[in-house]
Amino acid sequence: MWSVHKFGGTCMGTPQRIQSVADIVLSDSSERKLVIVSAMSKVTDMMYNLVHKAQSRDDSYMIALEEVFEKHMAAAKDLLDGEDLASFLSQLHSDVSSLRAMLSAIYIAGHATESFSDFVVGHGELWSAQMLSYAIKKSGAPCSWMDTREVLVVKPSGPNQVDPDYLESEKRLQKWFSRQPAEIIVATGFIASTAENIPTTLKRDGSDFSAAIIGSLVRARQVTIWTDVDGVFSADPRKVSEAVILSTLSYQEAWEMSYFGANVLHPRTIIPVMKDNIPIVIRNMFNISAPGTMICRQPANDNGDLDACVKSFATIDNLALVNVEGTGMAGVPGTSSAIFSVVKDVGANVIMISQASSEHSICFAVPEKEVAAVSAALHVRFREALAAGRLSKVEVINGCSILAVVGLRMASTPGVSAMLFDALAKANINVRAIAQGCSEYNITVVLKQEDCVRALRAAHSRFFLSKTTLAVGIIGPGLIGGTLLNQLKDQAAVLKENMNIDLRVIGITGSSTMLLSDTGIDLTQWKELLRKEAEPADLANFVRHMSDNHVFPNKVLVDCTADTSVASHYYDWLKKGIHVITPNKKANSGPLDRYLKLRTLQRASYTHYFYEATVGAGLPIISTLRGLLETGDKILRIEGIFSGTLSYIFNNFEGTRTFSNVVAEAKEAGYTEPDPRDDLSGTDVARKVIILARESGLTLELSDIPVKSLVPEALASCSSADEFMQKLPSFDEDWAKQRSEAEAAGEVLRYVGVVDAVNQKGQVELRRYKRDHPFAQLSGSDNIIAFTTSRYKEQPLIVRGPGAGAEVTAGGVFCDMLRLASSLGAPS
Ligand SMILES: NC(=O)c1ccc[n+]([C@@H]2O[C@H](COP(=O)([O-])OP(=O)(O)OC[C@H]3O[C@@H](n4cnc5c(N)ncnc54)[C@H](O)[C@@H]3O)[C@@H](O)[C@H]2O)c1
Ligand SMILES: N[C@@H](CCO)C(=O)O
Ligand code: NA
Repeated sequence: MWSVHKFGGTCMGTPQRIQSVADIVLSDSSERKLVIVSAMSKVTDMMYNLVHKAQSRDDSYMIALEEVFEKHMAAAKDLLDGEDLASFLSQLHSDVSSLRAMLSAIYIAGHATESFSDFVVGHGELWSAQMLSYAIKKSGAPCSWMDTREVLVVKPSGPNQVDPDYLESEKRLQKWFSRQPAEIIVATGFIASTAENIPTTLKRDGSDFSAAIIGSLVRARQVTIWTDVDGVFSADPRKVSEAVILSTLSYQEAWEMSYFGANVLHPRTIIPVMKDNIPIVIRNMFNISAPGTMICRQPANDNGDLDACVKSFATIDNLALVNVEGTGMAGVPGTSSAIFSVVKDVGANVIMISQASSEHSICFAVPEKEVAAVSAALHVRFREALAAGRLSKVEVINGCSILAVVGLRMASTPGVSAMLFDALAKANINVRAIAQGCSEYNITVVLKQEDCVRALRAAHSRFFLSKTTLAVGIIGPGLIGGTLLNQLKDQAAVLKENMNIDLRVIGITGSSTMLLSDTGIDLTQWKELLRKEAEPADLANFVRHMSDNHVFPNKVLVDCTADTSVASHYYDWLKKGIHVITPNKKANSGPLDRYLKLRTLQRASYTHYFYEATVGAGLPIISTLRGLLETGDKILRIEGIFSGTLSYIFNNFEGTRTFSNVVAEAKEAGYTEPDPRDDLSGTDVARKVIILARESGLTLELSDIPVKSLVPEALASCSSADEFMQKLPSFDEDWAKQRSEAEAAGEVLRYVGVVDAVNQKGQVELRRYKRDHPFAQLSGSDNIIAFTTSRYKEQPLIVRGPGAGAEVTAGGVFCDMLRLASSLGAPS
C-alpha cells in the first residue's frame, strides 16, 4: 500500500534539510512511497518576482534569474556528487535557458498570461523534486521523480481555484506507473496541467492539495504533511500558553479550524482524502519524536466526556456587528434577503449571522473595515422603512471579536455550551451575540475585542485544564509556608500524573515582597525568584492577582502567617469565590461574632474553608471531630495536650537541662509560634480549645477560658521574642523547684486543655499527673487528644502523635489542599 508524504518549502529549505527529508522517507517502511515536495523555501516568491519584473520591463529579471540558478546549483553541489550532480546541473542549465527565452518573450510583450506565469513558477518544484530523488537514490533505494504536470489534470472552478479531474488523472497516473514502477517516487507539488496539457498550478496551498489528490488517486494508507510545528494546537499558543497539541481531529473539525485561521490545512485540501477516509497526519520534521495530529474520520469509540467534545478555540479580531432592528421585520418574508443582498452588493464578507426567532432583529458580523460601506448601503436601501418606523434602527457596534469553539461531538453532548458560557461569566465577560448552526461543529460568540484574549484563555482552560486545576496563592513563606512550597514542588508531578490534580502556585507573598505569575511559579527556584524577581508586597494587589486570573477555574489562598489582619480577610476572599486554607488560628479563635459570620457565609456558599493544621498540626483532629459530629455523635468532653511546644518542654525537662535551654530547643525545632510567649502563655492552647469548642457548637470567646500562663510576669512586657529568650534563664531556678516537687510525689508536669461540652466551658492549666498516666507517657512534640462522646464513653477516642513541626504541619495544610481538590471533583 502507498504512503504519501508532503514536504513544504521550509522542509526543503537547505541541502541539509533535503538530506533529512530523504532520511525520513527512507525510514518509512511502507511498501510504496510517494513524496510530494514544494520548491525550496523562498523560491516560489523568487519565481513570481521574475515574471513580475519581466512583464514590467525591468531588466534586472536577468540578474534575478541568475540568483535562482546559483541557489539551486549551490544546493545541488552540497547534496550530490558524480554523475547525479552532473545530470542535475545539465538539466538545470537547460531549464534556465528556456526560462531566459520565456522571460525575454514576456519582457517584450510586457505581459504574461496565466499559463506563462504558471510555467515559469513551476520550475521551483521541478528542481526540488529532482534533487530529493537523487538524494534518495544516493542511499541505494530505487527512486524516480515525477513531473505531476504529466498526470494531474485540473480545470478552473472559480477565481484562483481549480478542481481535479480524478478520472483523467487516474488514467494518466496508471500509465505513468506502468512506465516507471519505482518503490519511491518524488513528485512535484503545486503544479498540474489542464486537459489540453497547458501547465497550470493548484493555486494557494497547492502542495498540500497535490498530496491530498494524489493520496486519493493511489488510495494511500495515510498522507503525512511534514511541517515545522508539532501538530495542531487547541488554540493559538501565542495567546494561550496552556494550548496543547491535539492528537486527533475529525475532517470537519479541521475544516472549521482552518476557517478560523488555525494554521492547519486549507479546507480544499481535506476534500480529496475525506471521501476515501484516508487519514492526514501533520508532523514536525524538526521534532520526529512528536507523534503529530491525525486528521481522520471521527472515531466511533470516542469516550463521552464533556471536555473531549471541544477540540479547539479560535478568535477573529477587527470585526463590527451590524444590528438591524424593527417590528416591521417579523413575519415579512424577504427582509433578510434584502439585507444580505445589500451586503453582497458592497462586497462585504459576512462572518456570522444571528437572528432570534422573534424576528425583531437580525445581526451579523463583518470585518470592521467594511462596515461603513455596509451601514451606508443599508441606510439607503431601508430609507423608507426607517422613516416609516417599520425598522427602528441600523446600528453598528465596532471593536468586536469572535471566539469560536470547535468540536464535532458538541452536537450530541448536552452541557457544552453551559460550560463555555459559565467560563465566560466567571471571567466577567459580556457576550454580545451568539451563533450555533444545527451542525453544532462550532459555537460562535461575539465579544468586545479587548475581552477576547481573556475570553479565549478562560474558555480554553475550562475545557483543557484538568477540572481540578487549583491556582494557589501562598501568604507567609516562613517555616510552614516554605516547607509547604517544597512539599508541593516534590509532589506536584505525581499528583498530576496519578490523580489529575494540577496545583499551580501563581503567587507567593511575604510581609515585604511578593512574587506573581499568571500560569505558575517554578517551585524549584521559588526562594531565588522571591529574592530576585519580587515586587513590594501588597496583600490587596496579591488578592486581585488571584481573583483577576481567568485561566484557572479554582483558586485557593493559603494563609501561613500567624497574622490577625491577614485572617480578617477570609470573609472577603470566600465571598469572591476564593477558597481558604490555613494553619493560622487567628480567624477561628478571634471574636465570636466574626467567626460565626465567616462560618455562616462559608456554609451557604460552595467555597471551602479548611483549617485542619490549626489544632494538632497534621494530626486528624478537626476531621475526627467533624466526623463524630456529622454522624450524630454527641461530644461530652475533649481533653488533651494540645501544644507541641509545651509537650516537648515537659517531656524533656527532666533535670538534665535547664528550663530555658529546653524552650530554646523547642524553638529551634520549629515547634513554637513565631513568638514562643504565645505557647508559654497558654494562649496558643487556649486558641485550640476555642477552635474545638466552637467546632462542637459552644459559643465561647477566648476571654471565657481561664488560662494558667507560664510566662513570668516580669517578661510579659518584653518588646521582642529575642529579648524574652535572653531573659528567660533568670527564671530557671523557679522551674527547677516546681519540677523536683512533682518528681518527689512521683508525678510529672503536663500542660493541658479541656473542652467541657456538658458545662459549656473550657480551661487551660498546668497539672501534675502520676508517672503511669497516658499523658505522662508522651515523647517529642506529641499531642494527645481524648474525645469522650456518647459513643466513646467508657473509653475515649484518642488521637496521638507529633503535633508541631514544619514537615507535619505543612503536610496537614497540603492534605487540606487535596481535600479541597477532592471536593472539586478530583478522583479519590
Ligand atoms: N510551627 C508549627 O509547628 C505550627 C503548627 C501548626 C500551626 N502553625 C501555624 O502556622 C503559621 C506559620 O507558622 P511559622 O512557624 O511558619 O511562622 P513563621 O514566622 O516562620 O512564618 C510566617 C511567615 O509569614 C510572614 N508574614 C507575617 N505577616 C505577614 C503578612 N501580613 N503578609 C504576608 N506575610 C506575612 C512572615 O514574614 C513569615 O515569613 C502560624 O499561624 C502558626 O500558628 C505552626
Ligand atoms: N506552636 C504550636 C504549633 C502547632 O499549632 C505548638 O507548639 O503546638
Ligand atoms: Na490537625
